[in-house]
Amino acid sequence: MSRKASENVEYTLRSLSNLMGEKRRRQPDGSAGSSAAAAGERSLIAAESCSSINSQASGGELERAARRQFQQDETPGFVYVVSVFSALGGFLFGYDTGVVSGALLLLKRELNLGALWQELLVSSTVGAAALSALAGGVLNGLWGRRPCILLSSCFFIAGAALLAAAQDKETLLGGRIVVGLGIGVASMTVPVYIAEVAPPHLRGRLVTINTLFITGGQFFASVVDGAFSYLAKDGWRYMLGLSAVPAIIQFFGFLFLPESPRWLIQKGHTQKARRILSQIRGNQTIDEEYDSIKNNIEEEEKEVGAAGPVICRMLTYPPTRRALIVGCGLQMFQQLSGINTVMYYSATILQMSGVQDDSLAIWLAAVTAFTNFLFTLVGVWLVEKVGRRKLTLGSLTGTTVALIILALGFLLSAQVSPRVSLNPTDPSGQNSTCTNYSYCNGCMLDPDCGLCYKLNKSNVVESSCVPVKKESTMAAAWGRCSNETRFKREELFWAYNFCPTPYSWATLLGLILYLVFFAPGMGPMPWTVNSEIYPLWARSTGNACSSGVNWIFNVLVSLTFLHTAEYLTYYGAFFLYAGFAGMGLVFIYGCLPETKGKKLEEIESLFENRLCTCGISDSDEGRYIEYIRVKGSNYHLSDNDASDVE
Ligand SMILES: O[C@H]1[C@H](O)[C@@H](O)[C@H](O)[C@@H](O)[C@H]1O
Repeated sequence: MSRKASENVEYTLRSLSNLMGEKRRRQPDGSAGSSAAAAGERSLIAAESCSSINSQASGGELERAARRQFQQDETPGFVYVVSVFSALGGFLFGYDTGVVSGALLLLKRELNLGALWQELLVSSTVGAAALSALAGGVLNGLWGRRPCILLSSCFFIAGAALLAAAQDKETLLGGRIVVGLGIGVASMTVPVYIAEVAPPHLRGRLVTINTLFITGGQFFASVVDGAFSYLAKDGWRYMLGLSAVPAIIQFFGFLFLPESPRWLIQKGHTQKARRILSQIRGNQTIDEEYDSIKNNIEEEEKEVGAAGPVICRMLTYPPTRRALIVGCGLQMFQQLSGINTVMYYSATILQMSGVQDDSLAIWLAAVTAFTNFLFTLVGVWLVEKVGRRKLTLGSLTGTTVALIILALGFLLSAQVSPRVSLNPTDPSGQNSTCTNYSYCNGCMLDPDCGLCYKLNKSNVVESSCVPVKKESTMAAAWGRCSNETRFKREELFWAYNFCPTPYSWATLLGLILYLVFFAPGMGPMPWTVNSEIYPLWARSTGNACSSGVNWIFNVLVSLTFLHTAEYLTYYGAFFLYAGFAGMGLVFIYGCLPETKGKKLEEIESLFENRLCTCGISDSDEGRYIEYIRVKGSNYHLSDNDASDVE
């Protein structure tokens, strides 16, 4: 049966500067005869317009009306349902990475965990995420996006159950590894899936929602940590087990949600893909989109061939090699700008700003997480307005300045670091390095020591640098500050990892500015851009590699923070992150093209030029060409589509 699509006159307006690019690209090699391009050309009236023409009254009115009509048609609710259910993977990623700091406070007391076990419980998850993100590329290619999302929810459920029921630290470690496997697969699959089901004009916003869910998960985790921190016995079971709830919702939701139509077309399940595409697009005609995806896949296969491992093909084909460098570079600079030292050590940074009380510090850390969440929301709003490139550049510029302010805050604090005035001797007669320090700054940077002091108005008096307790950093190993209740009664203070300082406002200002600038751009854009810059055949592998890079640098930066601070001091560490952020700025200015509004199939052409020439073409951004499609009936089932008629 030959089916002809509706003959109705339809108007669809699209920004097609990119399509022009595609046409221009295909002409020289004579392959312009691809049916989509040809059909597109037949049925399109091109109207080249610059902003000056746009402003003409009547044209402007017509255009606005058509655009309104188009946008209404274009956004069926189903796409939002699909995106939100997938973004639960992002929520779990944020929740499970965020919740552990609060759980550890309780766990280390109840299970008597030393520093090594605490580090293992934190970094095993991130390490497992790095491995499973890399493996996720193969699974995504073989099984598709939907089974991978289902698999990740299974990992989350199993991990949460193991953690909540754990009787010993080994089971806890097992649970954290299982959860990490889920995080890795989810972190690389969800952005790809959302990008593949979203219409181009909403893609950036919908993928960014995933990062909004990540930061939402981190915020929710910090609230849960705060709430259960009062439940000294078994509070951690609730903290770690609660993540099973969104995971179960996601699992059952995804049993009813569809596979990515792009993946289905690639695997030859064209009928099913067509059905799902029209379900996702609601009342839209899907012929053009379907043809364009299908032709693109065929062309890609012709150009790149299908032999050999995908990663080798990606590296030998210049456009995908460049895209991979940009994608991995973005993820690397995201982590090198120090987001997770700010997230994981916010309580310490806040304590440095003068917050003495522990539970206040936990709640203030929740405020930090909320700021991250709130400003990611700003990113969701801005991404389709200003575009990926400007948003990332603006965000990283602000982040660099904020890091410099943070570093200056620490530097000023170090300059006025209080003197150590008392030198008590260890009752057990053991030698400790702590008593060698003459200023609080040195004492604070030594992970084995803390400062015990009194305050006279705001001046530090009667201070001594003494070893910290092995089991808990809340008190000294011996001396005046060794018993928490006693030293609080005697109006003594114990400072571990920080020094009392009058410049706390500078660190606090730096911290807030950091999140305000980082969250809308550098937080979500690496994920969003990666989900769209690779052609379909390379998308899973490209995202697996870039997510793997993100997780590897996450471990590197967060695990080395305390050591970096020990060798370079706190201000040195933050100047170092500012330096990395500055390098990232140069990289992004030169190498990140604008992908806003383009169809996934058109983005490959952005990487055809030499790498890192984007800065030069910035001035072209204001110009665009629009085609108005007047008649759209170009589909015949004869397009070899009967491959999977069911
Ligand atoms: O995009 C996210 C987000 O910014 C999170 O707050 C951070 O913890 C993650 O590492 C990052 O990948």
